[in-house]
Amino acid sequence: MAMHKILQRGRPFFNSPLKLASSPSSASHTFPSSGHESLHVREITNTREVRNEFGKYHIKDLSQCLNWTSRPHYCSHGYVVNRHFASDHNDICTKGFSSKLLKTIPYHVKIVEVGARDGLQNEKAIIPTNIKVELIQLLVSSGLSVVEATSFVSPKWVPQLADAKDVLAAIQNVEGARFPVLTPNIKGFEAAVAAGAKEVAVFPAASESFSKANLNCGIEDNLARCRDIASAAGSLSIPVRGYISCVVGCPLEGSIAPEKVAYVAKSLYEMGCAEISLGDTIGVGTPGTVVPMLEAVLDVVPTDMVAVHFHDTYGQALSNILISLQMGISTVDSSVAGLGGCPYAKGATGNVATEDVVYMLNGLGVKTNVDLGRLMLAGDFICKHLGRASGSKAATALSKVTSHASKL
Ligand SMILES: CC(C)(COP(=O)([O-])OP(=O)([O-])OC[C@H]1O[C@@H](n2cnc3c(N)ncnc32)[C@H](O)[C@@H]1OP(=O)([O-])[O-])[C@@H](O)C(=O)NCCC(=O)NCCSC(=O)C[C@@](C)(O)CC(=O)[O-]
Repeated sequence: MAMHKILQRGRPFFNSPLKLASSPSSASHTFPSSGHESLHVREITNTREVRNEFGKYHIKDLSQCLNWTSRPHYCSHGYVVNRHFASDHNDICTKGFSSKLLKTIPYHVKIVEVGARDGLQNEKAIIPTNIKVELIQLLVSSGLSVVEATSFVSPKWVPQLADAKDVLAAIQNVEGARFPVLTPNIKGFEAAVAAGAKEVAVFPAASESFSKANLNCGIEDNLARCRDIASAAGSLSIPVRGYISCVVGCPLEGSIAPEKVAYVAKSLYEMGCAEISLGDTIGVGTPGTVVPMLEAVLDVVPTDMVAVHFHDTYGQALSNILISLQMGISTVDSSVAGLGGCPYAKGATGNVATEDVVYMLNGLGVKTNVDLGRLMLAGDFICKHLGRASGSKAATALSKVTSHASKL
């Protein structure tokens, strides 16, 4: 589909003003505003929300999580200028999204958190099961509704995830999110189902060489495995996500033609995958290569079934996500603290950090239902365990603000 057609598509619901949630017990105050907006602060149980008609800010939650004293200030436009909420400033700027460049951006974006799988599969050290489980719980408590939990792959190839069964058993009672797992073949699928998986993902590549390196078989043979899984999953009403690796570049073959990606995407669509995630496995894509690839895929797969999965090796992930949103895509994969890489793609750094994605989406006024402060707690938890700094720029900046808060 041509880019201009995509840009002409409507953006349902976006222009409807957000309704203030009504709660009889909630106290509502209007803060003085020197601009044309009025801001409402409401106490709802433990959460204090500051809202204007375009968005909301969970002040108390965030400040509690980060040990901040909440001191919102209002600038001449009447919005919060407290540094802690910097990403929300743009809610005002995107008012109604009358700009051609922004109006095709979806009103709500689903984030698929892949840190516990894509992130931890690439760690040198084996992370203890209880740490993985706690990470997953923290991620869920931040509001993430899809948290990829692990992979049922060969422990010889990916020993980091050899405890897949135990991880899944430990999160059986965690509510509030879905926990898909990767399954490369029927053996993995059967093990996943026996362990309680309710959603699975297959993961062909668009590159023949990468497919052989990653899965020990070529694209066609692997698609046949995927079909077996899709068919078995269909009979159990288990949704299947289809990942495609190397959608713009391959560590072994270089550039990958958009038609190759579209071919694999169409195959996944036809075998019944519920969602197709396009992975820039080594993070080489730029909007210049991502747009033609997406155009080719969106010609054969409905937009609402497509997700994007960017690694940030060359620092291009957020720009690639933004252009994908502008093309109507509303599902984005990311990894807390930017954990990740790929054991079969040397030099690939982590996935785009979930905190950075949430920060950008907050700034665009796009709903995610993810609480950035709680998400940062999850990032902090796993980074402390790994003994290294977060790969998220937003989390790093916000943490510095916190540690200097007394001097502000
Ligand atoms: C694909 C296979 C399984 C084929 O593995 P294989 O070596 O071709 O299979 P095999 O049939 O020859 O089996 C070898 C051994 O593995 C066992 N085996 C076979 N299957 C399983 C299984 N499901 N679970 C557990 N064990 C399994 C099998 O039983 C056998 O054990 P042995 O007899 O030697 O003791 C193997 O190559 C493998 O596990 N590869 C790992 C692939 C992987 O996890 N890659 C990383 C994820 S992909 C990714 O990160 C990209 C993505 C999705 O994030 C998108 C992006 O970033 O762009």
